[in-house]
Amino acid sequence: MSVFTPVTRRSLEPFLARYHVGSLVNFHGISEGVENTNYFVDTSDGQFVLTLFERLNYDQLPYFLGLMDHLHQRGVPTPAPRRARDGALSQPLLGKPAALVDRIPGIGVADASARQCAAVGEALARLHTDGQGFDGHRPPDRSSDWWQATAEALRPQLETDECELLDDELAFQAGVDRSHLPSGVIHADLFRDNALFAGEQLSGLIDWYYACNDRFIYDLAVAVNDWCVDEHWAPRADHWTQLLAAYAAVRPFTDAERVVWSAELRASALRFWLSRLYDRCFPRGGDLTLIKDPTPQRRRLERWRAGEALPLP
Ligand SMILES: Nc1ncnc2c1ncn2[C@@H]1O[C@H](COP(=O)(O)OP(=O)(O)OP(=O)(O)O)[C@@H](O)[C@H]1O
Ligand SMILES: N[C@@H](CCO)C(=O)O
Repeated sequence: MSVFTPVTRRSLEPFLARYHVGSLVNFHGISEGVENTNYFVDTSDGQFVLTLFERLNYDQLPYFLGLMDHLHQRGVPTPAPRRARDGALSQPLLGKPAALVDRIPGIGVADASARQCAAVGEALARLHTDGQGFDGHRPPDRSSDWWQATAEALRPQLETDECELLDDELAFQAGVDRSHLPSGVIHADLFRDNALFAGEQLSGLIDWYYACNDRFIYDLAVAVNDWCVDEHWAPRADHWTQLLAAYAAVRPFTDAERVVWSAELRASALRFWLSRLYDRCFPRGGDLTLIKDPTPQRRRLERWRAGEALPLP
């Protein structure tokens, strides 16, 4: 469970009074998540999720919360962020920036069905197309510069075989031409725990705090890397095909995207392998914090390096 900043009733009540959400009934910390402190909050007017941003500052929030607002208004399944009485989408709480969004129904799916994959593919493509009208801009914070800096910090802590794999992959990635790829707003972290389903119905995409302007095909690779592999991290053909087909029905792929597809899958596995290694080697404090295992991302990377990825349709 990740509660880095414990919230008390005494601190929460004056915070909620700044919104039109009624009075506090109940609240409790949320067990999933590794980035921020999250609480479910029930009030006399509804059910909400409170997020205290542990690493983001006030200047960064308008992009994420404004984007959620933009997408929600266009029917892309996303929770609506609430505005405080002063019109702002965030307010301070316990010295951290915090936001209140509507709690959406449903649960994350550990074992997604092929139909659920199709729903995710369609929603991702709609994010990419409907996000075009959003006027915010944010560079990626997990780009190749971050890969290099993180690799440097990690090297003294890694085994020899890990260092060799890392260095070889970084060298490969440095040679990939990404200059002609369609780009715009992306989610950048669309794992299974960041989509909630009520049955086969996708109720919403959550956790927008890595969203940025970057390559659409990379965003798709992040999703496929998580949604469309089996327990040995090999491609699941039905999931893979359905997610990509549903995506392409909304936004067809370009030739340049087909060329880089396998490299983008590798980039995605590399990014999450690195961040999980980093969290393992340099854990953050917190009441109860969850550290995700880096090994499954390494295994995916090895599979994509071995040419086991399925092509784009
Ligand atoms: N709007 C929402 N409606 C319902 N449940 C939500 C909502 N937002 C978050 N949750 C719940 O809170 C959990 C943690 O949220 P989230 O994934 O955003 O955590 P995080 O620590 O901010 O991010 P990360 O997944 O990157 O670690 C989710 O798995 C989900 O169960
Ligand atoms: N989705 C990420 C955690 C948050 O970025 C992972 O599974 O490593």
